[in-house]
Amino acid sequence: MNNQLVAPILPHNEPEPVVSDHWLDELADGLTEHGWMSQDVAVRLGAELLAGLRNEVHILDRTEALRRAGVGRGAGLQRDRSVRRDKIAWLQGITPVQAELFGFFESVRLGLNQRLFLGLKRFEAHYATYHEGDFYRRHVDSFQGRASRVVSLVLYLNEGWEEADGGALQVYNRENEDEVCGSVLPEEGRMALFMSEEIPHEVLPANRTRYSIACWFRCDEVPLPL
Ligand SMILES: O=C(O)CCC(=O)C(=O)O
Ligand SMILES: [Fe+2]
Repeated sequence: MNNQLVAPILPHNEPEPVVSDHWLDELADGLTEHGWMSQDVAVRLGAELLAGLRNEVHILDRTEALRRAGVGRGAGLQRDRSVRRDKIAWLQGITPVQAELFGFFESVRLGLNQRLFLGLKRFEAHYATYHEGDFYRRHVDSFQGRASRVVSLVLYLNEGWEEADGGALQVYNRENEDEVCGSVLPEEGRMALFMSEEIPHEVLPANRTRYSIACWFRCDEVPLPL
């Protein structure tokens, strides 16, 4: 056998691992320096997984399995349509695509803990749909001092999203919440990552149905109110 033909194939044709140390370093640096970042992770996650997730949320949407989202939890839960209008369904991690995605979330959790010592104990994730005209006004994902939700990750599932489709995630300056410091279009395979307590953000009204998965890394062992 000719070794020269075999050897070069290995490093170059290997698919990039879904989660590499280098990539986790990038996430940790982004969170440390700016408190937030966005990234395209379509290649990392793979077209098949994204298509599978998109298919699930489309089915949930069609069958009306999604419920109107609220603000707060437990006795404090409010379904105030002037604040948010999305509909959600929690992921259980049971279907093959959800199990694969949970593997990815778990790698991110461990990677961030190793680098930032955040003490992230677990994560929770839901599908969300924003129909035409739906929005989520400026908010933070966790109240200061409660430290239940520590890091937020949103993964988008919309092919061919354009500026005119609206629905951008608008990110505000953590020091001055009236200053916009970034805007993320919810294109398929794009991910936004931010510190839950620190970064005010908003979903602008969508002009077509907008699908996503929102995941929160939490530092409590058991679900407590936000
Ligand atoms: O979908 C997004 O871009 C953000 C959603 C959000 O802010 C939330 O669910 O708390
Ligand atoms: Fe949020």
